[in-house]
Amino acid sequence: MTDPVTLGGEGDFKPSDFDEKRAENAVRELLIAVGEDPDREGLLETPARVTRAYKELFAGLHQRPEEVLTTTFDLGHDEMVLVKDIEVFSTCEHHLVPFHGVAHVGYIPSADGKITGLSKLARLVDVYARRPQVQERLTTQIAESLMRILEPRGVIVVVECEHMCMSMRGIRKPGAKTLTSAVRGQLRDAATRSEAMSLILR
Ligand SMILES: Nc1nc2c(ncn2[C@@H]2O[C@H](COP(=O)(O)OP(=O)(O)OP(=O)(O)O)[C@@H](O)[C@H]2O)c(=O)[nH]1
Ligand SMILES: [Zn+2]
Repeated sequence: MTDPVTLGGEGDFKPSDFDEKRAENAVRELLIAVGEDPDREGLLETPARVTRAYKELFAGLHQRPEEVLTTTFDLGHDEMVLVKDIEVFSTCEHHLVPFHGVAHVGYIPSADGKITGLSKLARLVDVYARRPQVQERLTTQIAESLMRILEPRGVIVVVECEHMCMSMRGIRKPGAKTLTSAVRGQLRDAATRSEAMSLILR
């Protein structure tokens, strides 16, 4: 069986629709399981609300990166483009609670000047963040899909997040940050990589 979750490739999205009825039933069951009464007034609309919220939080499962990462050509700029501090809200696939922080995404355009709009880099982050995730895969998928679609000379993606599953439960260490990076192509060269890291971390 192939792993349905590939790394930035064309197959890593789900063409199927979000099953609203099933989600509502599951939330109702969960409320009963934790000892609540889903028929009390305050909870009557909760299964439908949670379903709408999950539909939004997991919308990226049904999106392809190329839907948002449109490309154009500009021969005028052939050095690094870096968008810093892109806010990330994602959901930990182990506990289904949020992780939150920022992503920094940079690339060196291809020799023929294939570039994308700056906002498209942030949209790409959302496509992969709005799925059940682990931070390492989120980081890799952003980098790999950029490499595939923009064909740049290099890519750097750094993600810094706090995981609510480590803050509000379990080990309970609020404030701990996890940093992950994915570096491809010319950005792997020591000098270029350190220039990018100094821009990201300053
Ligand atoms: N590598 C990685 N681990 C994650 C991420 N999000 C959560 N985790 C970890 O996933 C692990 C799941 O561990 P388990 O032992 O299966 O689950 P658990 O008993 O709930 O673990 P605790 O969180 O330690 O209570 C935990 O160590 C989490 O901190 C992530 O994005 N990447
Ligand atoms: Zn977790």
